Amino acid sequence: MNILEQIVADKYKEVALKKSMIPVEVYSKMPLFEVDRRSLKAALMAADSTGIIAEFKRKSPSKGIINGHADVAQVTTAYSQYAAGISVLTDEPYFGGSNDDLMLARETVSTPLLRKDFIIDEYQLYEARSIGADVILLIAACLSKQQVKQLAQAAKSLQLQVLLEVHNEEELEHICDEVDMIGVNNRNLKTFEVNINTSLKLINKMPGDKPAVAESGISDADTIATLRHAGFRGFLIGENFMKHTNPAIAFADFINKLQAKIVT
Ligand SMILES: O=C(O)c1ccccc1NCC(=O)[C@H](O)[C@H](O)COP(=O)(O)O
Repeated sequence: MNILEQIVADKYKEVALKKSMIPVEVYSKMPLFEVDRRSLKAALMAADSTGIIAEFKRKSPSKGIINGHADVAQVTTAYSQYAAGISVLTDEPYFGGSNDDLMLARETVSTPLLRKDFIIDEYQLYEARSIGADVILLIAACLSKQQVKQLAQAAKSLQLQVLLEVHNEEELEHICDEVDMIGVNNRNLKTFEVNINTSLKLINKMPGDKPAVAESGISDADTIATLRHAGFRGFLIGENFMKHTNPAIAFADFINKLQAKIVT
């Protein structure tokens, strides 16, 4: 079993347990369920967008603990000044995240929020809306084409935007009308190797009407310039900021370098 298969097998168990404890109707009564949703797609398409989706990520299977002390409110406040969107890991066992992290981010910032988790059941979409997410992630590698269609339709009925993540050309077959954005994950989930060429190789095979997001392993402004030139509108960055004691400062430094690159 590779790590993604292991995470997903555990996620099925986690969701089954939650379903037995919290009826889905409970979620629609939570205050954040009613809050208006923000559009990440529009934020990525804005002419002056940095395109950065900055991620709050405490640990990961590939790196272990990345930042054990970061404060969600402080970090997301800093991210919100320049990021098109903020991604918050809510998976606890493998990424040290929680629904509370996302709820706190929602109470702190008005930037579009991506719930970063392993979605395998409609139940998680109600949960996502109730904690204040604007966007959910569907990972083609762990869902059938039919599951992507059903989950994306259900997400749209809850006014949640859908980011579909792919790793290769075959997974592009999972794209359906309900998908808003397409992410290419540069991380090979079997070897954990990250290679930006994964994004560069796929961009010309992707539909032009859905913003493309390059994910993982991005750590400098030159890479963003290369990806932007190739056609990417979004850049999902986690570890590069979170590995610093103060991710807010690392993010601000990165933005300064990015802006200097745009001016020169
Ligand atoms: O990050 C991992 O180790 C990982 C392992 C297994 C499944 C998913 C994983 N990461 C999820 C992500 O997509 C990244 O958190 C995201 O793209 C940001 O990546 P990075 O900038 O390299 O932290």
